[in-house]
Parts: sequence; C-alpha cells; structure tokens
Amino acid sequence: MQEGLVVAAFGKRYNVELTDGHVISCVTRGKKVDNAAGDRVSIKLTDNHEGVIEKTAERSSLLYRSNAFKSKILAANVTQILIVLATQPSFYEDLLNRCLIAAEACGIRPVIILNKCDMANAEAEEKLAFYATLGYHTVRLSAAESVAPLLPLLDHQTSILVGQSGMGKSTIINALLPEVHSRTQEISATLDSGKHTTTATHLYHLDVHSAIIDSPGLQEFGLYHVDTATLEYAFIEFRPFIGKCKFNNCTHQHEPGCAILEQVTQGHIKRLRLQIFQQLRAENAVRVYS
Ligand SMILES: Nc1nc2c(ncn2[C@@H]2O[C@H](COP(=O)(O)OP(=O)(O)OP(=O)(O)O)[C@@H](O)[C@H]2O)c(=O)[nH]1
Ligand SMILES: [Zn+2]
Repeated sequence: MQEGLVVAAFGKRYNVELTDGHVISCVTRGKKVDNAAGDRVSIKLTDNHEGVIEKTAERSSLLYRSNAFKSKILAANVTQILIVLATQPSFYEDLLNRCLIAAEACGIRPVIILNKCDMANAEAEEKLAFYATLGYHTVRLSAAESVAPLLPLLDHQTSILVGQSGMGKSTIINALLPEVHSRTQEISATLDSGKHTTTATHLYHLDVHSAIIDSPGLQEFGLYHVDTATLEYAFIEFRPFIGKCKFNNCTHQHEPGCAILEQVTQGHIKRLRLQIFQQLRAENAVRVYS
C-alpha cells in the first residue's frame, strides 16, 4: 500500500499524487465509496500507472452539494472556501448564499471575493458591503491585474475556489500558478484523461503548506442534505435569535411571536436572507435519501 493525496476527481476516477510526486489514476474499491480532491488515501497499485483506493483517512472537513436524490463531495480537508463573484456578468446572490451556507454547515471559513473590480459596478459593491456587515471577510480583486491581495489569505491553507462560470476562477489559478496549463496537459497526456480535464476538480500545491482547489463553474448549489437546525445556525445573523421564538417548533414563516420575523420587520435581518432560508428548508424537506 502507498499513501497519497487525491489531486483531481473526474466523476468516479481520481488522480492520486504519491509521496514521491508520481500521479496515479485510481478508482475506488466499491461503487458506493466517494472520494474528492483533498482526500488523503492509501492505494494499491494495479500496474505502473493505475491503482485502487483502499482506504481514506479521516477528514477534517467535507464540503458537499446535493440534489433531492443524492449528495456529492466537492472537496475534502479544505480549510477555507473562496467564493468568487464578479462585477460582470452579474452574479446570483442566491448562489452566493448557498456557498456561504455550505461553508457554515461544514465549519469552513468562507471568504467572498469580488473580482473584476477594474470594471465599476455599484450594485455589486453594495451587495459585497452587506455581506461584510454580516461579518464575512470580503476582498476586492482584479485578477487580470494582480492576485497579490489573495496571497496572505492563501498562506498555510487548503482553499477551494467556487463560483459561477465566468467570474474569473481560471484567471486566478493561472495568475497564481503560471505553469498550471502545461501541468494539466502533462497529466492528461500520461493518464489519458484529457477529455475530462475541463469538468474536473483539481488540487494544486502553492507551496509545501498551501494548496488551492479549482472546481468547475457552478450553476446551482443544492443543499438538500443540510437539516433545518444546521440551516438556522448557518445564517449567522439568525444565531442570537434562535430559540427566542414563542413556539419552539417555529418555522419563521407566519407564527406570532417569531423572533426572526420580528428582526426582518424591523429591518435588522434582510428579507432576502429569510427567503433563502425558507427555500433551503423546503429543499431539505423533499430529500428522498437518508
Ligand atoms: N476586466 C477583467 N476581466 C477579467 C478579470 N478576471 C477575469 N476576467 C475575464 O473574465 C472572463 C472569464 O474568466 P475565467 O477565468 O475564464 O472565468 P471562470 O470563473 O474560470 O469561468 P469557468 O471556467 O466557466 O468556471 C475571461 O474573459 C477573463 O479574461 C478581471 O480582473 N478583470
Ligand atoms: Zn420563528
């Protein structure tokens, strides 16, 4: 058996980097086993270029997305999630919220990046400012000019970049790792997985202590797996009011004496955040798997 790190995941195929730096294409032992970029694994070589993942080390964090029928791991052992927005094209605030909630639900620090700040967009800036008032770390960036503002954030972290298509994730990766393009091609050539490279999740080492995971552009981010109690807590501005409603099974929709609704009415909690909470709660209720 050899120890390795999952550095790329394409559906049910994984590239595992061994301690000597070699990258081996692997499958899992069973159909039900799921791995993701960032996983520390033990593999058994089946020949010089292929192997089977026999064991997955305990994970310090696990980031999921899901629909009504199944959940899928996006990345393992990440320490922060970088949510990339841009001044244009305009971003979906719903998707931003889903990324934030996914991060809160698995205990990972989210950082919100507004990219393409060389192109002014007052509305986007205003939205960013709102999330800063909630307490989130926000960064203004123009990745096309410089990614220097990200460097101190990335140090000693395993970060995952998530965001809609076109926000600038590839631009950020290319600026951080100018050699990435050639490396991706090199790996795909040796492992014959070229056709998958655009939809894969990849982990890149920035230095010995820091890594960054690039994920494909998201159109939706299902959170059917997140239960109501976790959801409530994931909306950070709800926290002081949880348990303060008149009814202890309050759904925060129409109940009298609802502490959350009162905050919305008074303008202390943004109505959109409560609407997103209700949407996510409804999704969890129709989940068909356990
Ligand atoms: N003006 C400006 N354009 C940028 C900046 N960063 C990226 N872009 C442009 O935005 C477009 C999309 O950038 P990508 O890096 O391909 O976006 P992506 O998030 O990787 O998109 P997917 O691959 O679809 O997930 C490209 O045309 C980039 O040149 C920036 O800071 N300023
Ligand atoms: Zn309530």
